[in-house]
Amino acid sequence: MQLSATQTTVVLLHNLSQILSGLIALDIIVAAMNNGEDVCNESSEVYDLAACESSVSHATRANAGFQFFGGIMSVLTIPMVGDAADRFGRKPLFVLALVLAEVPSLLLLCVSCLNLSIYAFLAASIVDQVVPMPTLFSLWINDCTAQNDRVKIYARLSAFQSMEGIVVPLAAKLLSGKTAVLLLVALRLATLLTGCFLTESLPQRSPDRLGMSESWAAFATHWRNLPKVCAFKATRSIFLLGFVATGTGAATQSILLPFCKARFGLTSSTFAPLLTVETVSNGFVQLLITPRLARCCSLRCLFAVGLSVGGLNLLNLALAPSFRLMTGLASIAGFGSVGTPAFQTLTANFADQAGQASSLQSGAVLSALQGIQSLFLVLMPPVYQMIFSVCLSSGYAQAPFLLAALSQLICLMILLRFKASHTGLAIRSCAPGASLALYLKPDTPKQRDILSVGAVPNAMAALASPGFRTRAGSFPRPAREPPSARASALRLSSGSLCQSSLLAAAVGRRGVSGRAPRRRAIFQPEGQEEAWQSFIAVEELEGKGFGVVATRRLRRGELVLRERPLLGVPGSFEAVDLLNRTSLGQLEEDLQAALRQLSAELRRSFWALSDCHGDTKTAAGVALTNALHLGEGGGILPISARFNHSCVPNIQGTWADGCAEWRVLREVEEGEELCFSYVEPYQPQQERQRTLEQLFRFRCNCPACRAGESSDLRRLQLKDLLEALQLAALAEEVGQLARDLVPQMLELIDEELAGSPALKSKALHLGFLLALEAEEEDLAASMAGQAWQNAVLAYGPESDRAKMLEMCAEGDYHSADFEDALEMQTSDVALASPEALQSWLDG
Ligand SMILES: C[S@@+](CC[C@H](N)C(=O)[O-])C[C@H]1O[C@@H](n2cnc3c(N)ncnc32)[C@H](O)[C@@H]1O
Repeated sequence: MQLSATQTTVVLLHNLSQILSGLIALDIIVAAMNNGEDVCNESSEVYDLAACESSVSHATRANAGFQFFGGIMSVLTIPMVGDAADRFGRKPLFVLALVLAEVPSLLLLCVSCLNLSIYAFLAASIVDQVVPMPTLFSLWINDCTAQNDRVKIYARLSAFQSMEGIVVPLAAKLLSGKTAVLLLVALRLATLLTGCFLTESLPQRSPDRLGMSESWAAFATHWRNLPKVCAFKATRSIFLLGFVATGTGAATQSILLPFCKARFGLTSSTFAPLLTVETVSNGFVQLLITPRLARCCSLRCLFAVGLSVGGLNLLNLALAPSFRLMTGLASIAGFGSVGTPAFQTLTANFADQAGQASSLQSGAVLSALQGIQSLFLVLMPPVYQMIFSVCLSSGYAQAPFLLAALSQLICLMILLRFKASHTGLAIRSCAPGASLALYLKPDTPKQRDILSVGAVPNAMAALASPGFRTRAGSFPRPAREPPSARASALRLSSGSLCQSSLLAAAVGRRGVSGRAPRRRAIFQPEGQEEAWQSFIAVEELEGKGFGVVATRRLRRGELVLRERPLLGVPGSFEAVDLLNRTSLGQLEEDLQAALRQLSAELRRSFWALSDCHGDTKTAAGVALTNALHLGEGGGILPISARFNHSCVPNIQGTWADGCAEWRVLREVEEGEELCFSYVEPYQPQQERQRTLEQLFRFRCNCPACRAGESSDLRRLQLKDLLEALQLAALAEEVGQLARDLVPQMLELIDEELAGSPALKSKALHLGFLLALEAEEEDLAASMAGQAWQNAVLAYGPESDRAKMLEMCAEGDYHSADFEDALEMQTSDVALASPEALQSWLDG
């Protein structure tokens, strides 16, 4: 979707009036302070440099004071504005903002015509900030555009606004005083009228619209999102940089005219050429350069270009000996603006994704961020105006520009340091959904999908919640959409086994290209005869069909079965997102073709397996009931397929050298059944039962399912702790969080999941990554050591996972393969999502 013509017109008209207001207000105020005379105008008889400097300094100081209050107000109101816009729609808020923007213009008219005090105008400018227009624009753009288009759209808008920067100074040159103010009032009115024709952009309104009194109470609590958003490292690093950079830009622009007025004796009309050059350059860059750069560069790169050129331009403004040279060199200024759409996109995408993945709506998230941004955008100009006013009186008028250039340089250096060390790697690996790398390069489909897994804001809330560390306290659990098939697929492990119907992966691939079916998708692996088993037997069990039992007492970590698949399905799980396009009939056809290639004996083993999906056995039904997820594909393994499910599993499968290997997770008595978990363990009973019912047509009756609420509570705590750990890389005190949270998880795993070393190893692995992020090497080594011991039990000493963790425990995490290994190992065991499978089943 794109912005409509009315939306674009409103943005442009509003901007037109903003530029005009910025240009004429100072002249009107200085004149009002000197009985209507423009004492700064060199060609006028009343020219008086001392009076000019003193009134410019006075006006900027008074303006700074009012802006300061306005800034504080907007920080408080912006989150409520975002929330209100989520509840009542964007349009009512937009129209209100346009009405409020009319107030200061009318008062400026009164200052110029009726000699009203300039303080009335300055006070009225605060009203403008109560419902800030930039917040509403961003919401509008978020609603109407796709993430990948945003850099282009922001750039285009900025380019159009630049064109206005040419027209307005021209108008200011032709018109002055009262006529210019009248034009301003007319422009504001035109904006308001056009605004009334806007179409609502909010995709759907909240169904639970509250009554006014309740909703105001709810709004009042929404500014609490600010500290939540601030609690994260991403906000404090990348967003902070952006806020400082944009705030500095706004601040220097706000003192540019007074600076030129005091230094070169310019009026708004003689100052206009500088503005024109800057805006033409901005328009050219935003229209022609930014979209092209955005195609080949990351947002970080755009941001870095913006900071570098922005810094150089500030040096030009500070040091150019003449106004003419300053104007000439300002033609490079446009390149400084490529960072702006990049940062706007970054913020918008963050809000979008966080909004999708939590109970917070994107408006609330965006406005929380904009609340912080407004702190910089509105408070930095007054601060710079104060500095300028002091420096002007002491003869160092350039100082604020030099200070601004220095701050841009520091921001650039910090930005370039991101992603440098293994720190970035640790963030990316343990909290992919929230990683900085992701925000900085949000354009690759994989990263977008990882983010949509959605643990992010939930854990943010958990981290920010005061009861976070209390074991017994349960965290508020916002209702979330179940993860998409693709998102689930991305979480599938390349090193573990789980019950699944991922034969679909191969079939799904066919859908990608739309070409003829690929018959080779299902293959018979080499050496399929290999199977090794010890002290286990397949037996018929009451109410479960066949199952596998121990024929003697088994120790923790003991290997009981190694088996090759009878049929394998190669391919990447990324194809699973195409499940919707596949049909059960096609799968049946593919499987039948593959079965014809097998020996009669192997075919018999296949048909001996159960089919829980219908009275008549079909190849697809057998595959759906028994196929296991193996690395990047699926497979049918005749003995492994006999393992039944338990929510408190006592075996764990892993994939090694083309074989499934099964190890015992705790002491098992002779005759005890061996089961693994078909579902994600950290879900409450109801969700587990629903999945099992949908996919495997049975109800589980294991001890955890019988335990009821107490078990659910522990599993939800485990889930919250896991999400919080995945996000902890973005919080402060990363090491402390690892120290606090990992032992809590281990204790809960002992209580609830019979101390599963597989789950413990994963929790400790995350703890290791966080310790690494915190640069606490001893803690990292200890976590990696424990993770390794548990991985040896669950996956075997020769498994990739165990070997890699052993290396980490020895401090060897700088080796070349580390990044790959880490990414592979942190992905989790999971099923293809029930929704995806169901839609497949439904054909
Ligand atoms: C992969 S097979 C397991 C072996 C199967 N029992 C057999 O006879 O071949 C999956 C099927 O086993 C049954 N099953 C697995 N775990 C079960 C459990 N805990 N209780 C009851 N039935 C179970 C369900 O019918 C399920 O569809």
